[in-house]
Amino acid sequence: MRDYTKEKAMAGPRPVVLSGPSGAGKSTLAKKLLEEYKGIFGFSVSHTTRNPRSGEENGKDYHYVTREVMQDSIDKGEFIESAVFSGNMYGTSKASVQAVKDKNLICILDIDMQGVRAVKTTDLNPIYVYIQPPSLTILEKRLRDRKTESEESLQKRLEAAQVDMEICKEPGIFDIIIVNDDLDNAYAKLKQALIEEIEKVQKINSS
Ligand SMILES: Nc1ncnc2c1ncn2[C@@H]1O[C@H](COP(=O)(O)OP(=O)(O)OP(=O)(O)O)[C@@H](O)[C@H]1O
Ligand SMILES: Nc1nc2c(ncn2[C@@H]2O[C@H](COP(=O)(O)O)[C@@H](O)[C@H]2O)c(=O)[nH]1
Repeated sequence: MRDYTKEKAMAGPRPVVLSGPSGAGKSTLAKKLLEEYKGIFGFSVSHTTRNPRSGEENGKDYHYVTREVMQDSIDKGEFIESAVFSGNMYGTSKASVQAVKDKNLICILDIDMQGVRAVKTTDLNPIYVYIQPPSLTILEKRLRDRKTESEESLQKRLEAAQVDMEICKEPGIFDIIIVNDDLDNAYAKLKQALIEEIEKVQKINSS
């Protein structure tokens, strides 16, 4: 007879998908988890064809690649999912997720809604978290203040945000929706949502 409890334990902790509009605060929250819980969480470093922003590091924030390299890797089946967002390609490689899983860490994926839909067709079985901005007006202000986007990119991101904020209402897509108004509150809610997986890894690490 199959021992499902043992199989579940051997499968390691469940990954976490953070999705939500560009500027909602996904990377800010992911960085807080990675900082507070060293040796518990690991980041799935995505590939992208967009240019690095000031302060971003190749291999840490993203693997920055050309369209040709990215398309070739996708064609070879090296990606779990990929999408075009705001005119650039983004994708989660199998190797990026495996690298985190090999260390028995909770794998954080920061991906857009297309990625969420694609991951749902895989056996990754993550916890799906939607990070919601308090309003589109506040989202726009945060994106403008971040000073990373051209006006064209900003408008594309705001358009995508409007669509996302409708889709996230569909029942069953996300396990939890967290409104990122006050950052400390949002972070506390995120930790609460992930406490079971966090404790699982803490227990393994201390045994
Ligand atoms: N609760 C908050 N209150 C005020 N500012 C915030 C809050 N959370 C995040 N920010 C700021 O909003 C901006 C956008 O946040 P962040 O870059 O984390 O968003 P993101 O969802 O990761 O965006 P993208 O999808 O484009 O990578 C950043 O400048 C960040 O410092
Ligand atoms: N489907 C995927 N979406 C991804 C991936 N990595 C990041 N993203 C999403 O792209 C937008 C824009 O990111 P930015 O860094 O250019 O601001 C954001 O919504 C991310 O969540 C990925 O591998 N797959």
